[in-house]
Amino acid sequence: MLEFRDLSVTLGDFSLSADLSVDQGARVAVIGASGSGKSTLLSLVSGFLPPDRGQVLWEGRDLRPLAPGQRPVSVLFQDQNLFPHLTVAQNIGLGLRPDLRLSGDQHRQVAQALERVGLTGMADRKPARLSGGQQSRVALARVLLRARPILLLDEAFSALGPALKDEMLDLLAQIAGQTGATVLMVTHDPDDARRFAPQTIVIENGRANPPVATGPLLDNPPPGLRRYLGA
Ligand SMILES: Nc1ncnc2c1ncn2[C@@H]1O[C@H](COP(=O)(O)OP(=O)(O)OP(=O)(O)O)[C@@H](O)[C@H]1O
Repeated sequence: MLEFRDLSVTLGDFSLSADLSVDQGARVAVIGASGSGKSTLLSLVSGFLPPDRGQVLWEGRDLRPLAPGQRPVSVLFQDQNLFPHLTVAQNIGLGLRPDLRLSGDQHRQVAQALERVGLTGMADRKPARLSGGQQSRVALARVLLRARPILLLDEAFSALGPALKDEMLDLLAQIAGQTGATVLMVTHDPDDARRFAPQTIVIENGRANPPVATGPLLDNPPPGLRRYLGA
């Protein structure tokens, strides 16, 4: 279980608080207006932002003493964090070893991950020679190999067209199912939440609310969320 226990952080004149938990293996959308604190919530988990008060716990363990790289967390951003000077295979291999000194077995794992995301034959390309969707697949293959138990997505697929985005969300759901990852996905698109996330955290008025079932929430949104969705 991922727990935000009596957590609060203040950034200038903005404050965010959270007191909630997310079940292990859950897929949860994080929605709220622009500037409501969605990225801030993820940063508290990834460790890029320390809380002023409270704790973030994973399986009962306080994550605060752990630096971002030591946390059981992978993060996907919109730019997919691909290194332009490295090949597709090397970008994926970073998920196994940051110094890329891979064993024979690890090279095979990279090849399997490439196959898994439908990029067989593209191992030696540089990211610039891939489409946006293919770049997303590389990022997902790396996540698959990292196999960290918590996966955070910050509008990772928002630059993709609707059909491609749906394809990526479905692939992500398969990969998360395979690794058993607990996923928090920031999105501005309620359709993404419906497609991918059985539960949703709404951030409003400086507070991240406990996850609720996505379908009923979006079918009958509370007034603040209704305004934001333009429904
Ligand atoms: N380092 C900082 N110092 C001061 N204020 C900050 C800092 N970082 C973020 N903020 C403020 O915190 C608030 C929440 O920002 P955050 O990026 O979490 O929002 P968001 O919901 O992810 O927004 P968006 O949907 O536009 O990406 C914003 O009002 C932002 O201006």
